[in-house]
This record gives sequence, C-alpha cells and structure tokens, in this order.
Amino acid sequence: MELFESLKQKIKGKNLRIVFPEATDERILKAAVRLQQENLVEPVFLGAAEEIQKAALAAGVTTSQIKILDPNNYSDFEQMVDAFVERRHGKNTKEQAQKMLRDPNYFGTMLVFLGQVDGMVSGAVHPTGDTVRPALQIIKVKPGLTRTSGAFIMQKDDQRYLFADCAININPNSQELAEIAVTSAKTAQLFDIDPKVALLSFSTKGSAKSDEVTKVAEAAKLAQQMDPDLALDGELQFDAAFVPKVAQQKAPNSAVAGQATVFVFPELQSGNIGYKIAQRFGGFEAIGPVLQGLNKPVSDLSRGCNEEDVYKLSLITAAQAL
Ligand SMILES: CC(C)(COP(=O)(O)OP(=O)(O)OC[C@H]1O[C@@H](n2cnc3c(N)ncnc32)[C@H](O)[C@@H]1OP(=O)(O)O)[C@@H](O)C(=O)NCCC(=O)NCCS
Ligand SMILES: CC(=O)OP(=O)(O)O
Repeated sequence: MELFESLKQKIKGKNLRIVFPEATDERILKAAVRLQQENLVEPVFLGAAEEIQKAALAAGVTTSQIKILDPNNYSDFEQMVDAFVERRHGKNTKEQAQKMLRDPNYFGTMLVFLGQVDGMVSGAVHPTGDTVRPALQIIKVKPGLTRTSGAFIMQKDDQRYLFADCAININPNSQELAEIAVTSAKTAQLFDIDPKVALLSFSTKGSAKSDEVTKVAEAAKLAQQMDPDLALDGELQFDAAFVPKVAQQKAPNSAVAGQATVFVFPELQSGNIGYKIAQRFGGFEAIGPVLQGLNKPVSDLSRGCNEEDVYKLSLITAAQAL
C-alpha cells in the first residue's frame, strides 16, 4: 500500500492531537484544516484567536472547529512554568521560563511534554534551530541514545530512500555518526525501506586518505558493532553506494555498495545540500526532516515547504505518537 495511505489507516479516528505553533501561516492553516476534516488529526493552534481567524479568512478556510491556545493568555501558564523549571534541572530560572514559554515553539513543546497534545509540527516560518531547540532541551532523546538527528524520506515513482542527517548535527564525530547510521536504519523500517546503510564520503574503501575519511570509516566500524546484523558499509562515495556497475569497480566485496537505501552523510553541509539537490534537480519528493530518537514526536518543516509537505509531515508525526 502507498506509504501515506497506510499511515492514514493507522491514525484515522484516533483523535491524535498535533499542535501547530505557526497557525497564521497559510500552508499550515490549509493543511491542518484538511487533516481535521478528514478525521486524521485533531489540530491545536497557538496564537491570538483574532489573528488566526483573520489569517484563516484570507486563506479561505474556516477554523471554527479547531482549538486555539494563546501562550499570552493561558490559564495554566504558571503551572507550565513550574513544570518547565523542574524539567530543566536548574538550567533555567523561573524568570527565564516565563519569557521562554511565551515563544510558541517552547509553549507547544511543553504541551507535548505534558501529554496535552501528542506531537508538534513547526518550522514553516522558524529556522530549524529555533524549532528544535525546545525539543532537545525538554523532550530529550530516548534512553540509550545521545543525539537527535533529522532524516528525509526521498521518494520518486517507486523509489524510496532515506537520507540523514540533513538537519541537526553540524559536525558529528565518529561515535555520533555511528549512532545516526543505526538510528536511521530503524527509521527506514518504519517507512517500509529495507535498510542497506551507506556511510558516505568522497572516498571509497581507502581510495583517499584524510581525517574526514577516517572519521567515516571509523563510524562504519562502530555502527556495525552497535548492530552486527545491519547491512552497512563505509566509507563509500555516492556512486559506489548507488550504482551497481560503479560498485563492482570500486567496492566489489561490499554487501551494500550498489544497492544502498539509507544514505548517511558525513556532516550537515553535505547532508542538507545533498537532499535539496535530489529534491530540486532530481525531482524527488523530500519528506521531513523526521526527527529521530526523541522521546515524543516533534517535527521541523523546511521553510520552503508547501501545504502538501505540512500535511504529510503531520501524518508522520501523528503516526510516531502511536
Ligand atoms: C540543533 C542546534 C540548534 C542545537 O544547537 P544549540 O541550541 O546551540 O545547542 P546547545 O549545545 O546549546 O544545546 C542545547 C541543548 O540541546 C541539547 N542538544 C544539542 N544538540 C543535540 C542533539 N543533536 N541531540 C540531542 N540533544 C542535543 C544539548 O544537550 C542541550 O541540552 P541542555 O540544555 O539540556 O543541556 C544546532 O546544532 C544547530 O543549529 N544545528 C543546525 C540546524 C540547522 O540549521 N539545520 C539546517 C536546516 S534543517
Ligand atoms: C530542513 C531545512 O533545510 O530547513 P530550512 O529550509 O527551513 O532551513
């Protein structure tokens, strides 16, 4: 079954609540109203009701069925402040919390943390740092993990791949890169991708020597130790990872080269540039970034997203909450 049809079947009628902190954005409004009308998600909007209604009118949608919470006028605000201060274990004072929680991304993330909603979708307007920092500080990573990372599902016709990390870790060390590789394989399975993980580089199996290449080769070894059964190889150039004929020449003994489905980039510059090239030149649909490893689902859109991207990432976020 098509990926999103299967996600819809999983979440339909479950009343999963997704908070949208950017509720005056036309793409968010249209996608959220559609999700609500199709009985897939119960949206919660953040902001001043009059402003949201004005934006809805301009977008040609009606939001009368959607719950709106205003961080500047919220009856349980002081309780939320106390819960935040407790969660931050002395890293933020009450005064800081009172300011921070007026920010819709902090407020929305606290709603997720407190279980008042099931997930959050933001980032159509805010840059990634501002969208995900509250989640890193409040929601935190699952036990056994140290890093959150951002994966994209890349789809075109019958091709589906996973790219990571394209969103969060600017220059992961080999241990962090290994963790990203193993976590990405798990995420791939959620989206019916059989994980064959390539750790990418500008070198294939020692064809070039540099500290950057050594980092990737070491990460591949560490990742294999973390999950000995995982089909994984590195370091590999993209052509060796993807094109069978090139794989025969550059990495003939690899079980992954030429047939990789999960592509792990060595650092964020290449990861973020790489997914955008595949999307904009290659015509792949890029769904994400799906944040991996968090205790509860928070998703960050690209500011270049359209209504359909918001709709689909919201389906994924709701499914992650199940
Ligand atoms: C994600 C990012 C904003 C975090 O940066 P930061 O806020 O300066 O991070 P800090 O080091 O101050 O850490 C803030 C908190 O987040 C946690 N954290 C930081 N990076 C993390 C990660 N990858 N995984 C899990 N937790 C992380 C820290 O442990 C810290 O927690 P604490 O406050 O409880 O101690 C930063 O790495 C970044 O800007 N990445 C690139 C984002 C981007 O522009 N992507 C391209 C577009 S998608
Ligand atoms: C994922 C991403 O690149 O986000 P943005 O385009 O908002 O920077």
